[in-house]
Amino acid sequence: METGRPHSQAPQRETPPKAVIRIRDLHKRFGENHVLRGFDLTLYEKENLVVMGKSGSGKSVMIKCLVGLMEPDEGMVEVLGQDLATLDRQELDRLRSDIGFLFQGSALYDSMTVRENLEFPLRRHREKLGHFTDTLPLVTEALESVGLAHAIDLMPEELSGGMKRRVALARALILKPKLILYDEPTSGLDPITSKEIIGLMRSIQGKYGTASLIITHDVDCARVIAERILLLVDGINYAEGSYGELSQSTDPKVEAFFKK
Ligand SMILES: Nc1ncnc2c1ncn2[C@@H]1O[C@H](COP(=O)(O)OP(=O)(O)OP(=O)(O)O)[C@@H](O)[C@H]1O
Repeated sequence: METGRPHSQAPQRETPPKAVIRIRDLHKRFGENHVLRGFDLTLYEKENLVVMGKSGSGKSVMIKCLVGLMEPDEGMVEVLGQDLATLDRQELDRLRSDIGFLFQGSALYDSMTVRENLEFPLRRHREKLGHFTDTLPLVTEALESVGLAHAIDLMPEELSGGMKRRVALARALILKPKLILYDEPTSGLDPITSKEIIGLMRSIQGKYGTASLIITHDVDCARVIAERILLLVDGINYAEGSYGELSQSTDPKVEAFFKK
């Protein structure tokens, strides 16, 4: 484990893995509130990286900077090899089609069926479909990946919280993204349903080889899914390591995350 200002470390592999996300020296202030103070992060291909931080520590601000919804005051953000600061709106939109999002609370459109919810990103990023005009096989494949093919014609109100989260997960992966961003993927779910969602996140990584950046307060989720955990404290990447390394730390700021 490293604390203070560690350099990002690649997991042990034979060939050096490619970075999917590189954030360097990221700063973001809101008036006097200096939220990010030189934050660094690297996510490698096919890796599951968990970012943990106290409420208000700047995790959502970091994600917004990462997808171009917020402009950093300083620093570099590179996603899938592209420096966000150099992209125009169209290029940014194209880049977003390679990113799956699973945000808090599932965020399904209530007036649309499950099928229509899944077709939404397909219509928005039509260019990714190529000659494919029939969306049904893609919708069916995505729903099968989360075990919900039978729910294709249901409305969101007919789904349980866990089912809604699965549909949101299917929607996140329908464009076969290279990267999925998860913001609190298990929030509001009971422990058993949380476990199911975490299991699906793992199987999706195995099936599609997707890299995942996961923001969570859920220590159990981090333990099961993370190859590496990064702790955001006081605006910087304060510590990073495996669950085993960090959970045994005697640094009080690190210990605070793992106390039950
Ligand atoms: N648009 C904004 N304008 C002003 N302040 C903001 C804005 N967005 C975020 N902040 C501030 O930035 C800080 C970090 O917010 P952020 O939402 O990133 O926290 P978080 O780590 O995601 O918290 P949580 O775990 O509760 O979701 C907070 O102090 C928040 O008030």
